[in-house]
Amino acid sequence: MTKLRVGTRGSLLALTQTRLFTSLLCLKHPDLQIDEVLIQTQGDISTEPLNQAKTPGLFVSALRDALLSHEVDFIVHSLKDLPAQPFPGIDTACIPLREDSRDGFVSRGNIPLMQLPAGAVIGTSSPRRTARIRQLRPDLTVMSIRGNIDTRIAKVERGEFDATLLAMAGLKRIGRADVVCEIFDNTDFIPAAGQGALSIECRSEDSEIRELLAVLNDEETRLLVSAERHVLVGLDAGCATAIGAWASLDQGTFTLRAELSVESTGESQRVELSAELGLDECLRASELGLEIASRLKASPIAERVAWK
Ligand SMILES: NCc1[nH]cc(CCC(=O)O)c1CC(=O)O
Repeated sequence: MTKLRVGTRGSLLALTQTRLFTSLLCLKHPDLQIDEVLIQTQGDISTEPLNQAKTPGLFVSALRDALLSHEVDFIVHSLKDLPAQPFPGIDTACIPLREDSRDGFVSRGNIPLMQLPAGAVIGTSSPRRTARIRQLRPDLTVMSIRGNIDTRIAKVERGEFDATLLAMAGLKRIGRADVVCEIFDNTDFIPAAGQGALSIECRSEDSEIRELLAVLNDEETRLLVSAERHVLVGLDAGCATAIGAWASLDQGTFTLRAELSVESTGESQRVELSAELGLDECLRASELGLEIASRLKASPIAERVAWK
């Protein structure tokens, strides 16, 4: 019998996705026992708007501290909440199969985005979603919203906001996809890099634990999210940057699309690249991410974009 402790945030989404992962892992390793350790992060405590947060990885540091101090043996994150740079002493042991990476629209009365009356109030704290809303509906008001997914849905239902945008992955995992009235196409409303994917981390020195976790790694997901995240690496983008990146692999054709925006006006620049890629060409996919980043950096809007 092997015993491991998993570190997770205590939000409904964090707990649900951690349990989803650990139950799949236990199916692969029948003699494994996993204990859950709940860890509160700065992101759970602070009420400051997310894009003004001073430290990157607000939801991440406490989990990594617990890992490095041996309070837990591995940790489960939403990949899109992780800073794009690797962290010393910590390995990405596993990136499991990605959930739905699209954004969903939740509005009171189930009114689609393009049919909302002028002046309707959209709650989002994401610079990327804000920019895209400003582009599509400059006549709406965007206001910052905080809280877990369930809280945000409740705020729309109570009328504090007319609508909000949420990742389908989170909604599906907690069983609330029913509240969505419209799902945006990824090529139209480019999601955040890594949206819908999880990242499972362990200490770099624990190669046995890494191998045990790696049974649930999905090679295609890893390649796609590496490409998307290298757009962020190449731009040195922080949480204040309005940037979307989405990669797909369709019968050997890899396509990476990214959109960089000026949050306040919704002006944006899109870049798309395609290449024939095999599943083992993760490095090449990452290089294409860096290539997209350098093209975006050279675009005329780059000087008006918020980088940190
Ligand atoms: N930043 C919060 C966050 N981090 C991960 C998810 C959803 C799940 C995912 O994208 O994997 C969400 C909520 C949202 O954006 O709707």
